[in-house]
Amino acid sequence: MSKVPTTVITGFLGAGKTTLIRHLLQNAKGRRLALIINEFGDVGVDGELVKGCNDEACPEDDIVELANGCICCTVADDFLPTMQKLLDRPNPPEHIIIETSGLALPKPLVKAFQWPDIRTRATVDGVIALIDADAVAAGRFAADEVALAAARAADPNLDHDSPLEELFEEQLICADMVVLNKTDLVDAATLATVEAQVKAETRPGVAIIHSAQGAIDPAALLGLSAAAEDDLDARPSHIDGMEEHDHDDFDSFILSGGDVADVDALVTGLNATIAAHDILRVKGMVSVAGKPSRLVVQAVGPRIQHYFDRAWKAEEARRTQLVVIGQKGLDRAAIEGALKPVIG
Ligand SMILES: Nc1nc2c(ncn2[C@@H]2O[C@H](COP(=O)(O)OP(=O)(O)OP(=O)(O)O)[C@@H](O)[C@H]2O)c(=O)[nH]1
Repeated sequence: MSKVPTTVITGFLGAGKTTLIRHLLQNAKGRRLALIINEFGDVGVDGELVKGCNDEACPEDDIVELANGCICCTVADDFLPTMQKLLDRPNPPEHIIIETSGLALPKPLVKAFQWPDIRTRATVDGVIALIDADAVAAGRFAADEVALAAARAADPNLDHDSPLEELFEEQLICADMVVLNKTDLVDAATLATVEAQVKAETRPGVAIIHSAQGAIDPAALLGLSAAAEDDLDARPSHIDGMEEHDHDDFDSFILSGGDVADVDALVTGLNATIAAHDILRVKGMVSVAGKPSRLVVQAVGPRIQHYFDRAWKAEEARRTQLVVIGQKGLDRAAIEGALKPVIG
């Protein structure tokens, strides 16, 4: 029996994973895909954005959302049963795509493919790491030498640099292919610098390709035949040998509201609040007063995007829900206080 190839899409918060997957679905060319989507916050925003994207390639029933936590920490409870259910189907998918949360470590997930019941039926075709070229160029993943020296002085046993730098390294060292995304936001010289920085963190021979809006021919992404689960020793991780790990370097919460009266005021308020609190990611759906469609709001660091994606369905409760993610110590009360006047 041939194994179902599975592609793991990793990459930091907002690197463009969901955007790339939407492109993949829209260009599936008759392949039957299943998607497992994992999110850190407990509102399934990414699932909402891919549902209905291409029902022929991937109907809603073949999209499984694992929200509320990182897939690397819930492998036994959530991921394995989900895979088993997909593989037990009378007509299993031809290819499975897994979008990890932006904070997930890919290695524990790849390791799960060594589980006997999975190993005989599925294989990791490839781990694809997405990189936000603009965020790397802005220094978001670079070590903050001053902060690091202070942290090391307080804790001489500190085994890693900043949490962001650590994730950047973990996701790249595990990759079989790297996609340098958001090339539209940087010039050629900057891109070359970012590429050199990325290359220094990848294993020898790993291809680095460029993209804008994740627009890559699926033929380049799928079919790498890496069998990554057989090759784990070549993918070192700082948690090797550890039984458990957690993500307590990061905080997240949901901002809830009703109808937003003024979208411009919302964007202005978000801009100021993101800068004031160094928020990493905001995403969700907004109910705008008097509008039949829901507004998608996406913020990656200082860049905010918003657009109406589809009409609210009759059975849906119209409401505003935004997931906010930042490093540990996020001042929830202050952020809620600042945004309350604009989120209804
Ligand atoms: N300018 C630009 N924006 C992009 C590109 N790719 C994605 N984006 C935008 O970046 C934001 C985040 O994209 P997503 O695809 O949701 O990123 P993600 O990696 O799935 O995010 P998380 O699941 O929260 O980690 C959205 O506003 C996208 O429209 C790109 O190539 N260029």
